[in-house]
Amino acid sequence: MSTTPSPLLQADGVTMRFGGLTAVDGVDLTVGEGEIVGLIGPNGAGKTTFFNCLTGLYVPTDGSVRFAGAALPPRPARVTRAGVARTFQNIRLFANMSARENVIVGRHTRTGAGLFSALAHGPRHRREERESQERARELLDFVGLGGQAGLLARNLSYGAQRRLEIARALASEPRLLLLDEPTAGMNPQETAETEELVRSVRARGVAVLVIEHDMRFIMNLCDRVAVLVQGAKLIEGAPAEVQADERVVEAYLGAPDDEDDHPAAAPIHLEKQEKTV
Ligand SMILES: Nc1ncnc2c1ncn2[C@@H]1O[C@H](COP(=O)(O)OP(=O)(O)OP(=O)(O)O)[C@@H](O)[C@H]1O
Repeated sequence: MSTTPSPLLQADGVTMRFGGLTAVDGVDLTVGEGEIVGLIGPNGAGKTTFFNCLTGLYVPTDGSVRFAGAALPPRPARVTRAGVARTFQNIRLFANMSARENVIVGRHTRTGAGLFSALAHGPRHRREERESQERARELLDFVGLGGQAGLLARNLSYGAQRRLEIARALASEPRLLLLDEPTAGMNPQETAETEELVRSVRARGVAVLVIEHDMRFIMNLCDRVAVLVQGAKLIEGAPAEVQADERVVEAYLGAPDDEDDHPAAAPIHLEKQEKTV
């Protein structure tokens, strides 16, 4: 009897309520080994809240999250140790630490040395530190920041800071990387570079779940796309199938009743307004 391998990530009926507001409503989603899956939806659809449920920042009101066949404990540090890393919508780097130090801090969940020790270079962890230095060098090269390892994070360009966040997330040696709007605020050149970088991440054997409003990025990159609307999953499928689905267009532009506001001839922009980061 053949058995289908279980997906790397399996979210079943994940629900998150804040008082009377259901921000995430019974969402099922899987990500398989080596997949790149996109999560899209209008502003306020519940995408980041869903990420927070996956990564232990929120304990879902209902539903379950399994990773590599085991229940994922709703504690951020344990989620990271289990093999799930993430970046955030707004850059969260240590601005006054070098690029190299930021990556080394990202590795502390793997070495077990702890944040304080990673910062203080405690004597008990010299060997691990040497390995961390080597690993940081490799990861900074990987994201194209090998020549800027010694620069303070705050002195890096915006695009470089975004790449550094990915290097830092990879430092925990995840099997799944969650990216929350990795191209927000980027110019087209930086967006294209990020697309290539995400492909390279997958080539390292790391699966990716990515929230993004830039539809070109999503359509070029993803194997599968899920659409959230008002907390619930509206549709999931291949990028072209999702992009062509009328319900998706309606979700972004409003129902046909609103046609006066959105004439049929108007171009469809699924990208949201840029944020100041
Ligand atoms: N901690 C919270 N307490 C109360 N309401 C919240 C909280 N976090 C999110 N929400 C609400 O949940 C809903 C979903 O928000 P969320 O940020 O997850 O959407 P999103 O799809 O990521 O939006 P965007 O694309 O604008 O980032 C929103 O109505 C938001 O106001």
